[in-house]
Amino acid sequence: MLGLINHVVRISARRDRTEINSAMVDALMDLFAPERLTIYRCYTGKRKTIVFACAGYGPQGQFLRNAYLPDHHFCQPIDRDPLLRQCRKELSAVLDYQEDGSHRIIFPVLRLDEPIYFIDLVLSDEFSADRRVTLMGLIEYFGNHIALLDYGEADTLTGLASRKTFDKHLFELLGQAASDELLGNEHQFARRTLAPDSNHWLAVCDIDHFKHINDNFGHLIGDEVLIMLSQVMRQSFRFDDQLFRFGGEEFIALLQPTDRASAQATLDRFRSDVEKTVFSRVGHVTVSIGFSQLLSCDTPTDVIERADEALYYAKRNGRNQVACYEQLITDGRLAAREIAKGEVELF
Ligand SMILES: Nc1nc2c(ncn2[C@@H]2O[C@H](COP(=O)(O)OP(=O)(O)OP(=O)(O)O)[C@@H](O)[C@H]2O)c(=O)[nH]1
Repeated sequence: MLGLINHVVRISARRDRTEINSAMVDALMDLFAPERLTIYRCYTGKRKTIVFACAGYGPQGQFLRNAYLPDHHFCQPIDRDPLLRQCRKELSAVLDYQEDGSHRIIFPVLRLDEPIYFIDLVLSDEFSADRRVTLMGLIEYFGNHIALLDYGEADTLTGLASRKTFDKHLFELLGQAASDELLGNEHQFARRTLAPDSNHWLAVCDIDHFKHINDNFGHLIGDEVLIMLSQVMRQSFRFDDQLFRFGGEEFIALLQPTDRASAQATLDRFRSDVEKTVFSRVGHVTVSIGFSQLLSCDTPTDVIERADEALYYAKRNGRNQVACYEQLITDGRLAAREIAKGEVELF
């Protein structure tokens, strides 16, 4: 009992998904000594559900990955694993006896009847009812703690990540961009089968003439538009792109590494998805988008300012369009900005 309480105290002290996963792996290893253990984050998409093995214990020992930046090497469609698929379908614990006498048991962690995590354990011996109840209690506690964390990090209106968490996520991405740079594009290419000129991108999306919507229909309907827009956003972007409500009618998307043309196509698809959506009382709404490449030397302000410049260009030139900062510079439609270190950015 004391062991369990100590682990619960350690989990409760963490305020970051990766750290919570780490403390949860320690607890499960210590209390239940599984042969194998995987904590999966689950991303339910429009077409398929993806699971990301973000922490656990396997033949190579304990492993821990950044829970906010799913690494494609360790992501897979849930359908590839029949027991995970069954757990997703039944939304309750599932059990499978293995040929070697061990058994595999998977518990879903649910939010509003959707799985957000799966805890997958292979255990060598039969589980007493007591231990099973302890395990289920610990997993329920884990789910509640994650829910509390998410509640603190989410924008209350739209449920997207809030402005508050943006800097932390951006610094993590900048760190990843810097390490990709250090290891070279060759590594990046091998790791994720990307085009050699792939980069992270930051896009600022702003609803066009939102003031008219508020003025003509009232703030409540304006809020409804913001909620619907966030839903379109979730459907339109990939599971591993990070989405934020930055404030007011401004949203930010941090795109996983891709080349400029693909980033432009992704953002154009979102712009077009918004244009096609009927926003209940308001009808059709459009967005303007500016985007820029994340540089490893950037501060959050640097990259936002570049994306903002592209956004204002899109606004000045007719709205309902996507503008790339680097492209505007190349085309001579914007002047290159001085960056913090006094160097002029070169493209
Ligand atoms: N309903 C609602 N309105 C908000 C919220 N936050 C900001 N706004 C409103 O969003 C409007 C933004 O207006 P502007 O910045 O003038 O821009 P715009 O009318 O969208 O025009 P362009 O961006 O130039 O296309 C203001 O009227 C704000 O009051 C919110 O949480 N809910």
